[in-house]
Amino acid sequence: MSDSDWSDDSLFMFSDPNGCEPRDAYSNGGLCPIKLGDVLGDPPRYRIISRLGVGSYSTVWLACDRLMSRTVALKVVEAKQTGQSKELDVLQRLTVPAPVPSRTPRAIQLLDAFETTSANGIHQVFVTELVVRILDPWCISPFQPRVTKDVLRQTVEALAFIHSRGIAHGDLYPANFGLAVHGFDQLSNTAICEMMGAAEIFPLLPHSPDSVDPNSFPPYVCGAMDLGAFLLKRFPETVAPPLSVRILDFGSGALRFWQLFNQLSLPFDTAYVVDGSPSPQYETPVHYFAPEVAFPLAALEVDAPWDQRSDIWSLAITFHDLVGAQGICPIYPDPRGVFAEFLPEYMVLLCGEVPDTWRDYIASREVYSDCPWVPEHTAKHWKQVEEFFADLGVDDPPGLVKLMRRMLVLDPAKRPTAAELLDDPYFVGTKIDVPRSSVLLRCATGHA
Ligand SMILES: Nc1ncnc2c1ncn2[C@@H]1O[C@H](COP(=O)(O)OP(=O)(O)OP(=O)(O)O)[C@@H](O)[C@H]1O
Repeated sequence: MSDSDWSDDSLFMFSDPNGCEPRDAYSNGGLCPIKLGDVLGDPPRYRIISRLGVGSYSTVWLACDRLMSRTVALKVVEAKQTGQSKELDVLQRLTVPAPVPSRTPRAIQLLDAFETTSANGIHQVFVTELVVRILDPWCISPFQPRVTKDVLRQTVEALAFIHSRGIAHGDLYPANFGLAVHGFDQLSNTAICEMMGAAEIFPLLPHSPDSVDPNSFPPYVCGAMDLGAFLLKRFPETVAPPLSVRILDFGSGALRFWQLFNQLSLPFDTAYVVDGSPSPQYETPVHYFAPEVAFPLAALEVDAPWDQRSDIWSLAITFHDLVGAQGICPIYPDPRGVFAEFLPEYMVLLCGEVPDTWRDYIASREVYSDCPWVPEHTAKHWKQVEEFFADLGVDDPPGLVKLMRRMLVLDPAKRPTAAELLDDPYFVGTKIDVPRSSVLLRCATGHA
């Protein structure tokens, strides 16, 4: 078969094994070709041990920091993103030099940042602490910690901390909360490799060797390890309670579902510093959309501004998932790209009120002609949620429902701040680790 016989227009002969980067990710402006054992940094310092995952615009690696004798995560961003993203600025704002262990900020800590050059360009590299996701909706992992009242309080602390630094997240959902990994640094990387066993690798063969720069791609792509499952099996003490929450992912969001069909543009950041500049496109999965974004998009098909207050709404929906009761909102994006236009009526159900500006839209929805959402429906809904929480063994179901309802307010101006939520009766008796002075710092919008 000659090269021209390939009907597939990709450069490489491999078919997107799960957890691997898309074909043709290795080209000018694309991903950094990395193989196991490579040492990155200037001077060379971080030895690549295993693949942790692939983001929309990056690969993430488990690496050994040879200088500090610790195990870290290396996020290596594609070249065309370097210099475009605000992720570095945001991570630096959230990094606390030499935090006291009992006062560790609940945002993932940036340990180092540098650039590395490959045949595909210059790549930004972030070195961060290792985390395991509390709950990954797309990954069935045996690591599923029990989310207690204490863990929920820590998620609020995390939000209060980033808000106090002037940052709005914009992509808050369970996968963007992680747990710090403790005490993993004691092991040599040889010991870690031996315990992990051989990595799953997929050879990367160009269809036509002459058309591809041999330095632009690695000899193989790696399957990603399930860090949570690995630690649980081999080093359960590293992920055992007391759990220490980290808020994650201040980087680029993926294009919305329907936009993928229409355009391919540069990625954009979701988290931003709320300083009067326009908010970026809101990118959290639709179930977690705040009303101030959901309604304009559903009814008018326009993007609306958002800020820290939108994170409060998303966090309340996230609570529902974190305690194991997935799916507060039974709505999925339409594969044809239509926005989940049911969201506003579902929000009305959650809150038991219809804002004046929503009335025409809500009245136009078929479902309302038969079944208007009235406060009784709302009360019934929350009663069911409470019972569901009780069945799941959640701490203090009525208290959690009260807290969520306090956060799920349609008017963002009436929502409590994250700092105020720390005083909620639900959290009485749990320990507050975040220095109050930093939580109460007012950010640029006046929303702490
Ligand atoms: N600090 C870390 N410790 C352990 N694993 C990590 C760490 N950071 C990222 N990962 C793993 O790498 C994967 C990719 O992470 P990354 O932050 O690049 O993208 P993402 O959050 O999955 O998606 P997107 O790029 O669309 O925001 C994650 O799903 C996670 O499994």
